[in-house]
Amino acid sequence: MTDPVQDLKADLCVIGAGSGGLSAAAGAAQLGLKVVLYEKHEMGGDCLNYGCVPSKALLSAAKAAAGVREARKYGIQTEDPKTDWETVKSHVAGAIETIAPVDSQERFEGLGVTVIREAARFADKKTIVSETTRTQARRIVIATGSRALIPPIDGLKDVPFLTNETIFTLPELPRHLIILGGGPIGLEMAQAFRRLGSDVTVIEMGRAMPRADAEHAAIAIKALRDEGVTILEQHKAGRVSQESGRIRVHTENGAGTPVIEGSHLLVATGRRAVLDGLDLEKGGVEADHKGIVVGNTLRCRSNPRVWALGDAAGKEQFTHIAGWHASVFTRRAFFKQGTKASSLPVPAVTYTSPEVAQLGLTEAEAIAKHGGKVTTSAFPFHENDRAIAEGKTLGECKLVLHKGKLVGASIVGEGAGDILQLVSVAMSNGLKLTALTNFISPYPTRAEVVKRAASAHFTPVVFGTNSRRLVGLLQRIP
Ligand SMILES: Cc1cc2nc3c(=O)[nH]c(=O)nc-3n(C[C@H](O)[C@H](O)[C@H](O)COP(=O)(O)OP(=O)(O)OC[C@H]3O[C@@H](n4cnc5c(N)ncnc54)[C@H](O)[C@@H]3O)c2cc1C
Ligand SMILES: NC(=O)c1ccc[n+]([C@@H]2O[C@H](COP(=O)([O-])OP(=O)(O)OC[C@H]3O[C@@H](n4cnc5c(N)ncnc54)[C@H](O)[C@@H]3O)[C@@H](O)[C@H]2O)c1
Repeated sequence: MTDPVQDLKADLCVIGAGSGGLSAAAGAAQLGLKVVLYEKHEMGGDCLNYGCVPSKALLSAAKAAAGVREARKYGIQTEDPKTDWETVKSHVAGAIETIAPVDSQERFEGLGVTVIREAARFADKKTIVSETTRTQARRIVIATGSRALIPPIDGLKDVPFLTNETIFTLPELPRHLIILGGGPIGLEMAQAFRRLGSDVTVIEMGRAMPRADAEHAAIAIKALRDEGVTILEQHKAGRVSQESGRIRVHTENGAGTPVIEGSHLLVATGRRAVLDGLDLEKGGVEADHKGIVVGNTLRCRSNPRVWALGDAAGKEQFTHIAGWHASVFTRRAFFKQGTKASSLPVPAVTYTSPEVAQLGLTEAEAIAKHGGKVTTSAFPFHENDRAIAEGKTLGECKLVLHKGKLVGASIVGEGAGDILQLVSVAMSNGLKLTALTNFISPYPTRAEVVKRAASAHFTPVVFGTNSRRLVGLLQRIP
């Protein structure tokens, strides 16, 4: 009998073809290194198939419906929008299909990567095996992502709950969607389904949008409530049951035990790193409840051959962070640079309307870290001419400063995520606050709020007593 296992040797073996794994594999292959990439499910991972892309596609359909409802405010007469769920799903599937070639097996094979569509696991500290292969690698990247964390709520396992893996292909539009969790997944889906015509109730045991600036989160949550989303904060889901096809969530809110009844239930209570079946102990790789234990270098101390990227690395869980991790890995492993995962401030955007965008520290985090020397400089959208012209004036840009140095920014409002990039460039490159004032901002743009917020910090000095005195003196010069 011949051995069916194919023996491979690689400079880099990557487990997981999601945002992190694909970026690491593409980088190494383009540097002329031999790369073997394992993927047990869909190329593109969560972001393409069950995460960012379908959620943003669904939100865009929902925004179209909201636009129709809003049209009357501009003098455009319309009927109430009606949702054709099958067409909405086709739009979502179409977005995935359009992007899929970029993440495809064919593209990566074209780059010279050996792609194995099987589950991978450690055989020893330098060997990864799958059903038909055995790869000995100089370096191993674990980029296996995360999946929905299902909390141990009594009765939950006995009801047909949804997660991000099933919500985008639902056979029918829910009549009443109950959502457990008021984080980005819960709130993006809440607004999307509400705008498409479902009743929606969000059950959140703490504060909704807990990681956002508190004032900005409150603005967004009010906007969602105004659109008809019921958001129950400080409500902990304690038990779930199903009666006559209806799902009931029994909650505790300190004062009582309200029961919420709906047709569908989405669980969006956080994520857990996917590490099962990897045989980490054979690879000498340490993991905890957050993911693979790696510091800021992303390199495993217990087996320095191994690195962890993206959601599996137990840090922030975003596609742009998975991509950044791949960049940190490439710089450290192949160019011997000292870049760390924490070298740049992390942006986070929740794509509700209004968007809620955060970079670096929130005001509260900055005060907790730096104490009294923290100041903020803000500018509201209702004083921005473009926002006024468009009739969309909700929101604010707030810059967070420590001794006059930028340490964070929070923006809530239409286009907040795009506007935030301006601050991101400044902060990431260590620019002074004056860099955000010393450029010509095209008029009228929403991003002008950044320049105005930065300028507001200097207003008391620029137009203060000393300046006036100086200008008075300078007037004597002919
Ligand atoms: C609904 C939703 C919306 C989101 N929206 C955004 C957003 O707007 N912006 C944003 O930045 N982030 C968003 N995220 C987060 C983003 O999707 C993740 O942070 C990102 O996908 C992480 O990339 P990754 O490479 O770490 O993991 P993944 O993309 O999950 O890829 C991991 C891959 O590893 C494979 N794998 C696992 N184990 C094995 C094994 N043993 N062998 C072989 N293959 C294996 C998996 O099948 C998977 O394909 C969203 C997430 C969700 C759920
Ligand atoms: N726009 C984006 O960038 C985007 C969108 C979606 C997801 N993501 C990523 O995916 C991650 C996961 O998102 P998420 O929203 O699932 O998780 P999350 O951890 O951000 O939020 C989960 C929420 O569920 C609440 N919760 C937990 N158990 C509960 C219970 N029993 N009853 C009531 N509430 C409960 C928590 O208090 C928390 O606020 C995000 O942190 C983010 O990194 C990003």
